[in-house]
Parts: sequence; structure tokens; C-alpha cells
Amino acid sequence: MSAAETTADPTVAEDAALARELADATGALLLELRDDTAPGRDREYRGDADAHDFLVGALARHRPGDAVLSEEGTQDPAPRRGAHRLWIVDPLDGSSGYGRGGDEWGVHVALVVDGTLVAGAVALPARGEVVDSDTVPPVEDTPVDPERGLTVTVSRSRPPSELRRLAAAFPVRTVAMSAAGVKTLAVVDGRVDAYLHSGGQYEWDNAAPAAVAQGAGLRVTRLDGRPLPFGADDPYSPDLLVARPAVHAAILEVLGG
Ligand SMILES: Nc1ncnc2c1ncn2[C@@H]1O[C@H](COP(=O)(O)O)[C@@H](OP(=O)(O)O)[C@H]1O
Ligand SMILES: [Mg+2]
Repeated sequence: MSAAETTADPTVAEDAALARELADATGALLLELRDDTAPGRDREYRGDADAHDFLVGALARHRPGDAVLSEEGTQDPAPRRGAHRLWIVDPLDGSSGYGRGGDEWGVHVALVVDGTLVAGAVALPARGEVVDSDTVPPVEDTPVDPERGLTVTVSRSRPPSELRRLAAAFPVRTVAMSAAGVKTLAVVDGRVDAYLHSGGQYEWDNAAPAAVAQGAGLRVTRLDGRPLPFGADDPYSPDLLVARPAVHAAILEVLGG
């Protein structure tokens, strides 16, 4: 084997397929654990821990040279600082809903290469859904209808204060959902026009949803229009907007981004 063959990165399609496979397998583990446990905090904590151990172990086997940032892993930035390839994973997003036995929870697996989000997959196991950035179908960029207005999905527990400014500009219907992947896939499959969040999040909450959304042709930015941060020492991610380009532009115009 030549030196070039030993050092070449996998293709983006290969990384997206791996993200999908691992999100799906972690989801299967979580479904099994759910069925073997009673609703409550113990199920939630075991789900977080078991999904993290499985997913991080699988990444270490499949991509041994790559760095990993997981919600349940070390928060010390030193081992991942400056990494060429960084996996950002949330082994169980929407963990309290998982503990209670609902279906609004997911598994997020994303890859950042040299600071750029390149691939990702989101599984919603209780709904039998899994999508990845490479194979997700494109969304049609239909214009905003000013009469009909916009349907916006927001956090069930922490709705964004910007909704009031938006509702002053055009009719807005809000749909509360739990988990960042659940909300993002609702935009991807066209059930809602946008996902808007402010007041904080972390890179593991939005990296894989953002990768899938971008793969579908949606725009994903902060509320001032800047790119989301990925691979920073501090994984805090202040706010985000996910929408098809026409809707994204209309909302940013109102919010002043
Ligand atoms: N203001 C905030 N600060 C920190 N994390 C937040 C947040 N709002 C939402 N999140 C996180 O983003 C994810 C989706 O939240 P929501 O369902 O409210 O939209 C959740 O991840 P976890 O379930 O992995 O903790 C939640 O903890
Ligand atoms: Mg999360």
C-alpha cells in the first residue's frame, strides 16, 4: 500500500454513510433499553451513558485517528483542539422525553473537517426515521406567502423571545417540539417552514441536524446570519435558524441579521 493510500481521508459519502449507520445502531440500542426499563430519570441517565459508550466506541473502531466531541464525553478541549477531523455527537438528544417514553428524541452524528461541517446523520428511532446529509432529498425553495405567513417550530421548554418580532411582521403559527433533530427534520420534510432557537444550545445539539439540513439545501445560520460555530474550545452555540433560502432571508430581514 502506498503512503497516499494510507493517509487519504474517507470520502464525504463514506463518512455520511458511517454517520447514518452509527446513528441507526445507537438508536436500536436505545429502543432496546427503553423496552427493558421503566419510565423515569434512571432510564434517561442510562440512555445517555450507554448510547455514549456505544457510539464513541464505534467511532474509535471505524475512524481511529479522529477526534470526538460528545455531550457525555470529556469537556476538556485539549484532545480535540486543532483536530483535522472532529466528530460531534449527541448520543441522545431530547433525553428527558426518552426517559418519559415519548417519541421526540434522537441520535446525532456529525463530522467537521478543518472547521467545516461536512457530513452528518440524525436518527429518530421511536419514529423509525434516519436521514443523512448525503442522501437526504432536496427541499424546494418555495417563496413566502405573505397571506399564509410562516409555521415555525420552537423548543417546547424554551421558546425564543424573537417570536414576537416575527409575529409583528407576518402571520406566524408556532409548533412546539422537543429535541433539535425532531425540529430540524420537520423543516426538512416540509411540515414547518423554519426552526428558530435562541437562549443557548451546544454544538452537539445542532451539528448533525445542521449537516442534514444543509444537505437538503436548507440554510442554517445564527440569528444574525453568521455561520454556526463548530470545533470551538467552548462548544456553546448561542442561537440558530434553519429554513429554506427564501424563508431564511425573510426571517433574517425581520430580525435584522
Ligand atoms: N437554553 C438552552 N441552554 C442549553 N441547552 C439548551 C437550551 N435550549 C435547548 N438546549 C438543548 O438543546 C436540545 C434541544 O432542546 P429543546 O428540545 O428544548 O429544543 C436539548 O439537548 P439534550 O436533550 O441533549 O440535553 C437541550 O438541552
Ligand atoms: Mg442535545
